[in-house]
Amino acid sequence: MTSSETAVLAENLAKSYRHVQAVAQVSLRVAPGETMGILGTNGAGKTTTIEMIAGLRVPDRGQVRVLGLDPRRDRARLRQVLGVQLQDAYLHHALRVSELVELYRSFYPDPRPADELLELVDLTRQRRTIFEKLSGGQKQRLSIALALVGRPRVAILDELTTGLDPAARRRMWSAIEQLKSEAVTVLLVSHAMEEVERLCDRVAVLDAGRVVAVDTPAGLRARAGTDTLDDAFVTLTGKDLEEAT
Ligand SMILES: Nc1ncnc2c1ncn2[C@@H]1O[C@H](COP(=O)(O)OP(=O)(O)OP(=O)(O)O)[C@@H](O)[C@H]1O
Repeated sequence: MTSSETAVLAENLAKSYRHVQAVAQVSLRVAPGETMGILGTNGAGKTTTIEMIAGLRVPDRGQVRVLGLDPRRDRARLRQVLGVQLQDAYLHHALRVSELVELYRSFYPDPRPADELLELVDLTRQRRTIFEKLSGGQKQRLSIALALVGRPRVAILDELTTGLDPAARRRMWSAIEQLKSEAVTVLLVSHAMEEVERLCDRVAVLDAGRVVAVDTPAGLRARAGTDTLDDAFVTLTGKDLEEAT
């Protein structure tokens, strides 16, 4: 893959919090239009990795490029092309759903229509609800809608469907399938193997702050000599996914 064929490039990333080495050595290359899954046990460094890619955390070492942009130096340009599913803590808890959507729409020249976004994540009926009164799953769906407001070329989604009911999960999967059909590059942190099998072109398996394998779901199964991705994960990391979730 040459650099012009790379949508997301992370090279030799490392990050420590005081005495904890969250990310020891992570390198990734994601092609334009590719959906790359990031799998790993709890504490493997997934969130820290994507936060560095999104420019929300400064790496101790290594470099990141998203569509050729440096997340810190080119922050303003990156914001126009990158959509990040933010944690609750980053959102304004006292605003109504529709107000949050309008606020985020105001950041972009050609935002998706509010109705379309709310329909996409099935929050049309909650448009007048204040953020902090939403259920956990509704908050999560709203954070996904906000990541997609600006028609990003690259979307970073952290635990897309964790805690969602089966209908909401399927809805999110179709939303990602729609992004794939629009050639959006997606980085998807997940603990759900069915989701990874269905949506991801390739998967990076992280363990203890390092990438232990990057391959297609089928490639990981073949490499580990297992029938399921669950078993491949256990073989590659030596850890049970039950421990990981
Ligand atoms: N702000 C922080 N301050 C101190 N330590 C942190 C902080 N954020 C993460 N860590 C630690 O860094 C390590 C990696 O955390 P990270 O959240 O990146 O992992 P993860 O793979 O996303 O985990 P999970 O699946 O539990 O979300 C963990 O040991 C975690 O406790």
